Amino acid sequence: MKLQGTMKINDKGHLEIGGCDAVDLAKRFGTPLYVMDEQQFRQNCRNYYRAFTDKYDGTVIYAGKTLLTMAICHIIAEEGLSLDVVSGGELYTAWKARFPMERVFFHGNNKTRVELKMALDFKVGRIMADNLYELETLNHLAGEAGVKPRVLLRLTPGVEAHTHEYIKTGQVDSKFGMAIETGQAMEAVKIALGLENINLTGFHCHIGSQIFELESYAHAADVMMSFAREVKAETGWAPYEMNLGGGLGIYYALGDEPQSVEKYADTAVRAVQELAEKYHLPMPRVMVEPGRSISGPAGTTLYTVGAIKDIPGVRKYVAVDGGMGDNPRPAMYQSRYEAIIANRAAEPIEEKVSIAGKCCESGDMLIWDIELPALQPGDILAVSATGAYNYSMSMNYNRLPRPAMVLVREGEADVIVARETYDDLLRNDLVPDRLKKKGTVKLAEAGTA
Ligand SMILES: Cc1ncc(COP(=O)(O)O)c(C=O)c1O
Ligand SMILES: N[C@@H](CCCC[NH3+])C(=O)O
Repeated sequence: MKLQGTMKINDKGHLEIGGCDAVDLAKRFGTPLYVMDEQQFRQNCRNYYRAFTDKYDGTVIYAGKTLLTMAICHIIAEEGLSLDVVSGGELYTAWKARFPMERVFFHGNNKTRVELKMALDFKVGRIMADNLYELETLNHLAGEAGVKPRVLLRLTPGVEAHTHEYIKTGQVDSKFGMAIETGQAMEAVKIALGLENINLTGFHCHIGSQIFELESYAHAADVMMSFAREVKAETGWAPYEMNLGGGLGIYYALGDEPQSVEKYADTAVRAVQELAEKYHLPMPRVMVEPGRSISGPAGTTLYTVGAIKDIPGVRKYVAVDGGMGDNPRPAMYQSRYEAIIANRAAEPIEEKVSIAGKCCESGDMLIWDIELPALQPGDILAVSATGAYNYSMSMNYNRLPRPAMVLVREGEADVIVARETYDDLLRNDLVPDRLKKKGTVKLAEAGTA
């Protein structure tokens, strides 16, 4: 496993993250456990701030869908980044954490009226209108509230990024945004410019996620700026904000070759600069919405090894105490991960095994065919690069409680998400009185069921 951020192997041969021994963390907080490396998370934020804001006066908007908790909101706020939220729940989290609302960007392809009202009440910085229906609804709600929100139009540039089918978003055949190619984007601009309660500031596009080819961003910039030129010619108005979305890829496993944030910034911003000059447009403020490349590499999940099933000549399954409930990505996208035995991190490789989760699904596999020292029940397995789209996509399938999350830094570990209890799972369950009167419960009460 590639050691990321502050990870190292200590004198005991244990994995250490943020100065904390992973074996101690597992003992103290239990497993499965999400471990967030605060220093690495902050460093990733700073790399973006330096590359886009310091160098080009651009705006960096952290994509909260990758990982959003109250503590994470505090860190994002401190690091000077803005925040992309995509639901009332994410918006509420930011608000409760007292995140500066003028730095919040509200996304979503089907924001409800309640969510839009909430965004207006909280005075979020920008709303990204995804479709014409939303634009009209927002205009109406803003009129009622007597406000004029700043709005970017989410457009689909028709750029296909080389990534998994389900995480592509820039192509015309997508549920997100308004297509440039079909003329709907131009129609939306004209409508937005005519709406009394909408303050149109610019355009947004997002071509996909886990992208390694920076050329895709230059291509998207080209399509968006060419569109801006057409808009200027037809309406006389030009965008002064250009949001190119997120998507920068990270290292999960051998073969992944992430690009640096500096190169990403240089490619994207210079492309916009050159095109602005070429098309005689004012230079818009460039915005980006990175998520995975900030939170992803900073997270590690610790599991305890349990049952081991060896099928001679076929495969050895090693089961851990988590799986698709805390990390649905391998089951959903065939995502690959690397792992290390945290309590025997310096030992040589001995065998090839497959790491299984504990859900009642054959597809609940975390890693196929990984080479490790011989695993034993009780070993602590650390899976790296689980900071993005793991906790945020976790679920209670099979009524498995969600793991805790600890933030580690310089030898200190603080719980930032408490482990769910069995009672938490029952929190929203209700049993109507008419069922309570029936046999099963009576039997259970009598201790015979
Ligand atoms: C609109 C939008 N912005 C930002 C992101 C964040 O992308 P990533 O986590 O790949 O940087 C996504 C997710 O793909 C997205 O849909
Ligand atoms: N959830 C996806 C990425 C989706 C991107 C959201 N627009 C993943 O885990 O890779």
